[in-house]
Amino acid sequence: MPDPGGDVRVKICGIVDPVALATACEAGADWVGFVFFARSPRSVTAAQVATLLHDVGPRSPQTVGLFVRASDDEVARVLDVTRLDILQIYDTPERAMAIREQFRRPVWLACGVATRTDLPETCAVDGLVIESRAPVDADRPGGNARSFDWSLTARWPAPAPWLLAGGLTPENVAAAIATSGARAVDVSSGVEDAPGRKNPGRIRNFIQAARAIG
Ligand SMILES: O=C(O)c1ccccc1N[C@@H]1O[C@H](COP(=O)(O)O)[C@@H](O)[C@H]1O
Repeated sequence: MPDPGGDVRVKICGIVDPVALATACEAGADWVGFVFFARSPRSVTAAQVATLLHDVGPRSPQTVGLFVRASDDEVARVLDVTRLDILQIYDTPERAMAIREQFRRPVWLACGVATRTDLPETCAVDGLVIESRAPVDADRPGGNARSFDWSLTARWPAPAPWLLAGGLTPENVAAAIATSGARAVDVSSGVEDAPGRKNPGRIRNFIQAARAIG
C-alpha cells in the first residue's frame, strides 16, 4: 500500500457525488472510498456507486468500500453490482479475515486508537486504517472528524501497511504526516463543507498538502 520511498498516498473517502469523484481523480488521489453504512451521512448504495464509476477512466484511483459489521450477504449484494478493489472493514480481526477469504479481495481493518496499547501488534489482513477511537455513543465508528495523538504511531513497529485517518484536514495533514510517520492518509470530514457535502477545493488542497511533504 504505502510506498516508503515515494509520495505519501492519499485516500479521499465518503464520495457521494460526481464532482467530488472527478476532483479526487484529477487531483491524483490513490484511492476513493464509498461508505456502505446506512447510518452515515455519506451512505451510498451499490447502484449509486456503479453509476458514479461508470464514466471514470482507466487510470482512476482504486476503489475502497467501507462496511460496518456487515453480513456476507450485504457485502455480496454490493460486489454483485459494483467494482470495488479493496474492502475496509469495521469489525473484529477474525471477521475481517473471514471476509478476505470469502470475497478474495484485499481487506483493510479499521482500528480505533486512543492510547498506544490500541495499536495492533499483528495483522492478518492487507492493511490497517489507524484512526481515532469513536466515542461509545457515536452513531458511527469513523468519519467523526476526530484526531488522536499522532505521536503514538511514530515509533510503532507497524505489522502491515497502514493509513492514518481521523480528523485530518488540508491545514493539519502535513503536521500529521511529520508527527505520525504515516506514508498514507485518509480523509472524509476534513474535505467537506458539511457532513456528506464534499468541497472540491478542499479535496485539491488536501492532496497537494499531503504530497508537498514528500
Ligand atoms: O465517513 C463515515 O461516515 C464513516 C462511517 C462509518 C465508518 C467510517 C466512516 N468514515 C471513515 O472514518 C475515517 C475518518 O474520517 P474523518 O476524516 O475523520 O471524517 C475515514 O476512513 C472515513 O472514511
